[in-house]
Amino acid sequence: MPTQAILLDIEGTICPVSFVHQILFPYALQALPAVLQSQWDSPAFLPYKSAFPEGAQASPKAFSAHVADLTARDVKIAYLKNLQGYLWRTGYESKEYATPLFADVVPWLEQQHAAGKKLAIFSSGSVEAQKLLFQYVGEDATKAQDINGLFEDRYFDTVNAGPKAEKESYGKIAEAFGVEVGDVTFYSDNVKEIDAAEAAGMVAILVNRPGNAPVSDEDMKRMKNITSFDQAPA
Ligand SMILES: CSCCC(=O)C(=O)COP(=O)(O)O
Repeated sequence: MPTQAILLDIEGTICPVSFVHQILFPYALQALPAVLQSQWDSPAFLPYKSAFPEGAQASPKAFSAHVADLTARDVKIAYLKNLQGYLWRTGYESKEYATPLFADVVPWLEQQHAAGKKLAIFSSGSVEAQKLLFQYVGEDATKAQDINGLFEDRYFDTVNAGPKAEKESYGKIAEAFGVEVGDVTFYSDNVKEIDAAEAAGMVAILVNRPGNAPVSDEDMKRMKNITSFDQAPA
C-alpha cells in the first residue's frame, strides 16, 4: 500500500546544511548579546534562560560562553534549540534571511498534500523554530512564502517525540499521526535516524544532498536512497 504519511527531517534533507550552519547559527550568536542586555530579567526571556544549567544562568557572560560552546560543537540539546528559535524570529521578521528549501521540495510537498498524504516534520530544531522556518520560505527574503499550512500542525522535536536516533520516538510520532507505523515514510540525511525509524517499522529513505556529510558505501548499499524528491516512491 502506498504511504499514508510522510515524516521529514529538515537540515540536509529539505534545506541545505549550510543554511543552518552558516546563516542561522551565526545569526543567533550575534543576536544574543543585545538580547541578554535588554531581556536578562524579562518575563519573556525567563523560560529560555531558566532551562539552562545553573552555572550558565549565573551571568550573561557565562550564558553567552555556554551558548557559544554548544553551538560550536553542534550539540542538539533542547534548551539551546529553544533559545535559537527565539533568537531567529527577529532575523526572519526583518527579512535578513529566509529558508532556501531545495527546489524540488515545495512542489513535491504540495503534490503529496493534494493527494491526501499527512505531512509532518521531525527535527532537533524546536517546534517554534520549525514553524518560523516554514513561515519564511524562499531564495529572496523579501518574497518569502508561508508553507506551514501543508503540515497541519504536525511538528515533532526532541521534547515532544524524543531523541531522533531512538526507535521509540518514531512509534510515538506514528501514534500521534493516527496511522500505523508501517504506513509512514521517513526521509532523513542521517544514517542513525534512518536505522531508528526502520527499527520502529517505518519505511525510511536516506536523502543525499549537496553539502551533506559523506555516507559510507556500505550504508549507501543497504539503504534506500534518493538525491531529490522527484525520485521518491508513490
Ligand atoms: C528548525 S530549526 C533549524 C535546524 C536545526 O536547528 C537543527 O539542529 C537541525 O536539526 P535536524 O534534526 O533537522 O537535522
